Amino acid sequence: MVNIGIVGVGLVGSELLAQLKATGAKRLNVVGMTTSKKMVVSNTSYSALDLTQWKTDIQEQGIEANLGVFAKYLSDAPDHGIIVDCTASDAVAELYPSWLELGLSVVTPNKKGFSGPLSLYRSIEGLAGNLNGTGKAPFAYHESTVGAGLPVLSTLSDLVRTGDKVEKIEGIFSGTLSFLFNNFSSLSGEDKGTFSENVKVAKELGYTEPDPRDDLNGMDVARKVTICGRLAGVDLDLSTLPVENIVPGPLQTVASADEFMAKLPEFDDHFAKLNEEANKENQVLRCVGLVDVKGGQSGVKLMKYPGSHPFASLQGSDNIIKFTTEYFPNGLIIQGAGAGAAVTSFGIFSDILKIQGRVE
Ligand SMILES: NC(=O)C1=CN([C@@H]2O[C@H](COP(=O)(O)OP(=O)(O)OC[C@H]3O[C@@H](n4cnc5c(N)ncnc54)[C@H](OP(=O)(O)O)[C@@H]3O)[C@@H](O)[C@H]2O)C=CC1
Ligand SMILES: N[C@@H](CC=O)C(=O)O
Ligand code: NA
Repeated sequence: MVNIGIVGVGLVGSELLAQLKATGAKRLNVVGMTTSKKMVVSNTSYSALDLTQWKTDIQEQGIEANLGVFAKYLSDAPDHGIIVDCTASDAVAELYPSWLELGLSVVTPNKKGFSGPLSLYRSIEGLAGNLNGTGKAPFAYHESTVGAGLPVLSTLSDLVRTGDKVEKIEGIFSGTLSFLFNNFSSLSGEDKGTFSENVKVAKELGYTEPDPRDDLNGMDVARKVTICGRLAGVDLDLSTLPVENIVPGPLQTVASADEFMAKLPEFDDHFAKLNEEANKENQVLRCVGLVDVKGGQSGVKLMKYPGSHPFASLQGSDNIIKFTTEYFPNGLIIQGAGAGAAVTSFGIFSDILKIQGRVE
């Protein structure tokens, strides 16, 4: 038996609850869930919470949220506990070491703990059995932080652990930017809407970060590049990584996400012009991330590609990530939907099942 506590029941957290309920996953009990304000935990027997009416239960029976109490409740159980962080919060990510010290595993799509301060990453790495090589619980799995549920980090980790030498990891790491540029910048001549209209749709489809500025300013891709780099043995740091911010200057300083979305249409002409310039050269625009293990040129950049390039023919919110290694000199490519609640939760659910397989 494994107990699960979910921190953050927004888009991804609620989809995870729906997937757990729909599959009737055996011997996985959700025994707690919390928002930033209210939490519910089960009884002292750690019975599974009712997943049909959890929203009402949080609203009507929820007590004041307290992540210390929440973690202690899970760690006092006789069975292994996993905290699933489905927030985008730095403050929550900073708590992972304390949870791991309590013996709790962590599963998360939140990029902050693995791409933030190197000291935090090192501390998580030192405590988690899957990252420090001991193979012993507790674990910290974060597959959905890169390429959502696509098996990017598990593949990279396998390459590294089997002694392959990773030279380069490059690709389109953002579902939002993939969707935007696949629609907005193609050579087909088909009108699929303005830049700002596509950002709005990406947000409605659940591809963007809670604050879509984090996608457009390149930081979401930068975080994924940092996570992959660190796993491949390069100590990348967000503060020094070169990141191209495609947001026009006047929009970079607006106060809120709502104001940003409201003002974005004023800059449609700017993006249309960039696209026209690329199209004149028979090229399309794509935002690309690179981990350059050997050459030290890691970063995030808006690039132009001819129609024949694999990056130019992506569909929807697909990501494409290519590993160039000693074993795979011509590249090992992972491609598929890289954003959205369903595929992100799939990655989280798979990580939970991996831990269950190791502790039972
Ligand atoms: N959407 C996607 O395609 C992908 C998303 N991700 C990641 O998944 C994570 C979740 O994204 P998403 O579901 O879209 O975000 P949402 O904003 O929909 O949900 C996050 C939830 O976290 C809650 N929350 C914030 N702070 C705390 C806190 N301190 N304690 C408890 N709950 C808190 C918020 O609720 P409230 O403020 O009401 O408490 C909110 O409902 C993010 O880290 C994102 O980067 C990763 C891969 C793909
Ligand atoms: N906002 C992100 C979601 C997944 O990490 C993206 O668009 O890729
Ligand atoms: Na992934």
